[in-house]
Amino acid sequence: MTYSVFIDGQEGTTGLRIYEDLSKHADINLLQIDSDKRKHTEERSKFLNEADLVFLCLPDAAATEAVALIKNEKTRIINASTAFRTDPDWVYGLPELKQQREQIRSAAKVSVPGCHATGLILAIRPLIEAGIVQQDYPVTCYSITGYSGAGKSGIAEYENPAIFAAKNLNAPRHYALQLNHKHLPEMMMFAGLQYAPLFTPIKASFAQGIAMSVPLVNRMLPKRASAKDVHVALAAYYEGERFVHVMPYDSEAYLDEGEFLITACNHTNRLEIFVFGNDDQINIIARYDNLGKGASGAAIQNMNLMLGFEEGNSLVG
Ligand SMILES: NC(=O)C1=CN([C@@H]2O[C@H](COP(=O)(O)OP(=O)(O)OC[C@H]3O[C@@H](n4cnc5c(N)ncnc54)[C@H](OP(=O)(O)O)[C@@H]3O)[C@@H](O)[C@H]2O)C=CC1
Ligand SMILES: CC(=O)N[C@@H](CCC(=O)OP(=O)(O)O)C(=O)O
Repeated sequence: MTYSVFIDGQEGTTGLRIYEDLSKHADINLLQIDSDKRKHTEERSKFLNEADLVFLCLPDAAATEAVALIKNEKTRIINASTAFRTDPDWVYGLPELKQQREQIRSAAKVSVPGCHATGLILAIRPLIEAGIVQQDYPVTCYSITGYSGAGKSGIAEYENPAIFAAKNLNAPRHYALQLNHKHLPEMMMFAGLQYAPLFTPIKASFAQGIAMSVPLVNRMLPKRASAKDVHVALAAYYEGERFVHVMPYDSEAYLDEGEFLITACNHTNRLEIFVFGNDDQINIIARYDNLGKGASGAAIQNMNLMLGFEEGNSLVG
């Protein structure tokens, strides 16, 4: 069976990667909008309603508009933007969470998780389900991310030598310091947390790759679980998963001369979870590609589930 697929926002950062992957797919007929008409509402509407499945790789406002333009029951939607991620009419596209995969298979509307939210939720949700972390635990986390997460305009700044020099973009930069990052609502909802995590991302001068660190303190946990207990619980939760891998406990072997290489999962849909620790402290780190499992790879994984294809994709690396 061949499916017609339209990517609204095909010339953007996430859209382009989805396009590259799907153009090799024998069972996908990619519908092509003329580049100069890609923002024409009427033209987009035609493609949005013709397709069996659409990817919305757009800013929130344009994604909301696209959803409103779809007037038929046939077109299924995968939305990469932040809009609708916590909307109860939409399915959250993180198949590795229990029960989520089945919901995605039959969903009409799926939201692709935010890149930072993906790492935090995958690190914490299994621990809450296992009673290792309490729902009101004061979670703090930070991620170090490549600049491509900021989309075309952000990339253009980092890749323009004059702007790069003028803005000192060689130095990493904290952002969302008002503690209001747009992923907090989905982090709370899908990790199962009562309070928003204290989250400050850091953007650095490499293109892609992300590492989300989530520290926990053993004496603050209800059962005083150790780092090893945390590792066992995470490994059990993700056993058999194709893309989420819990790496051996406290393994020096995965470090690069004792240091952590954020970009090691780039150009794949792979997400690796590490647990480091001592008697009192636990550090969970999720490492992945913000454009892979953090965006385009995750979007294609969801499409594969929705259309009944094999779950993997060429971003598997
Ligand atoms: N980059 C990332 O790591 C991630 C991004 N996302 C989310 O995915 C969405 C897309 O992000 P990203 O690809 O980075 O963004 P980009 O800015 O790189 O791309 C957005 C694309 O949408 C196009 N566009 C803007 N407005 C309209 C409109 N009204 N009609 C049609 N096309 C329009 C832009 O056109 P033009 O080419 O003219 O600029 C551009 O090609 C965003 O909501 C983002 O938050 C999600 C996860 C990760
Ligand atoms: C470096 C950078 O700016 N990253 C973006 C996240 C990209 C992403 O995944 O967010 P959405 O899917 O919600 O757009 C940010 O932190 O806002």
